[in-house]
Amino acid sequence: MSDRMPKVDLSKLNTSDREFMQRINRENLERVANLKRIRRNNLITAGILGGIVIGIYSYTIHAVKQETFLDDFEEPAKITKLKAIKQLSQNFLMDERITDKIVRAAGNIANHHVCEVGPGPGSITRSIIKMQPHKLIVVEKDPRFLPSLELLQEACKSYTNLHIEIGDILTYNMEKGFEGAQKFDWTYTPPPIHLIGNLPFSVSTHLIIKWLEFISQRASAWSYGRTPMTLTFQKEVGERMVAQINSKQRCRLSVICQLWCNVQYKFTIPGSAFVPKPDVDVAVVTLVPLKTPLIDAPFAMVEKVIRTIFNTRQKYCQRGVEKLFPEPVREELTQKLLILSEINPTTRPFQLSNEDFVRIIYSYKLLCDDYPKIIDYNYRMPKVDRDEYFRQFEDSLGTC
Ligand SMILES: C[S@@+](CC[C@H](N)C(=O)[O-])C[C@H]1O[C@@H](n2cnc3c(N)ncnc32)[C@H](O)[C@@H]1O
Repeated sequence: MSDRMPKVDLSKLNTSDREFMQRINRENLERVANLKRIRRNNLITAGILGGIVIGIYSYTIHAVKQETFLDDFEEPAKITKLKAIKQLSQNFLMDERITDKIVRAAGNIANHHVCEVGPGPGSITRSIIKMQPHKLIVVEKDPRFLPSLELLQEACKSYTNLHIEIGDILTYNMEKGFEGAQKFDWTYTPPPIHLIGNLPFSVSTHLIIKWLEFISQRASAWSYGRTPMTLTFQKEVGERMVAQINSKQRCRLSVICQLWCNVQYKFTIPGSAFVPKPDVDVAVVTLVPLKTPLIDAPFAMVEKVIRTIFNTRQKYCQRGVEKLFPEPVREELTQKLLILSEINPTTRPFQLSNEDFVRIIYSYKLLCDDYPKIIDYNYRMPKVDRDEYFRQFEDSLGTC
């Protein structure tokens, strides 16, 4: 039996049946056309949806590639396996929110030249890189961190030139490192250069004194202008750096920092944020060299006078001033200095303002012009040197 429909002979149908069949036929043709239109629309919708899916997929792959450097650095397991070296004050910050906050304290460093002291495995380095500086020099004494730093160097090479220096920050030549950076006049805004570092406790005070001396000479990183710094110190050291007159923390470091810089205590990082945890909390401090330093005198002289006077912190300042002069002229020159600088001899060192110290130092400088040998006097010099010093001093008095 055939499965085809029997052909209908319309001529054999009566008029009403024929009309009915023709109507059915017409409606069938319309339904087919309708179905074709729906199928075409469905194909277009499927095409658009497919395009969107492929777009999202491609974008995801692109975004993941962009984040490669973050993945590259996900190496905490390796880092914590490295044993921290105590002599290098290795206390690492692992919390990205804290490292980001330190870098934010530095302000806008995009397109700047930046030097980071002691990057270790690179957690602050990573926060710096996110700000896309033009050049980043990292100076690290411990070569074990080279592989992690090289990973960062590779990951950021399209926008930041990361230069790795395995060496000691105390001897690193920053002037050379920043070669090519724009030099700004001292009285202008700070140059696009910044020094950042979670400093090793073992060198932090020594380093800041050395850098203040460079600032006074407008040398090293400060040959480019008033290069700012964002650095960490032991909390108590940070508090001393910003301590004002009459405060418990006021000391030699407070005066010496404030004579050349605007010093700001930004925030405290609890010791518990570091691995391994140190016994102390940590201060984040910013220093911006002053347009007009409070003093214009050789750094060594300034440092010596302030140190000698603060040596007897709780006693009257007269006791400290006396120690600046050798015995034969001690009493006479102490009186002269206090009169010249208009200082009450019973003031205690922590009660002296920065301006008081400036007057004391200028008076001392005047006395050194009259008695050139007193600049070499050190009340703590060993006995052998002392005898020789006094012999020469007596000789020099004859020529004064
Ligand atoms: C307190 S850790 C900070 C590490 C890292 N920046 C962080 O915050 O996790 C100090 C780093 O300075 C390095 N360091 C110590 N003395 C140094 C020196 N004289 N010059 C350069 N780096 C030094 C240490 O090896 C260590 O990596």
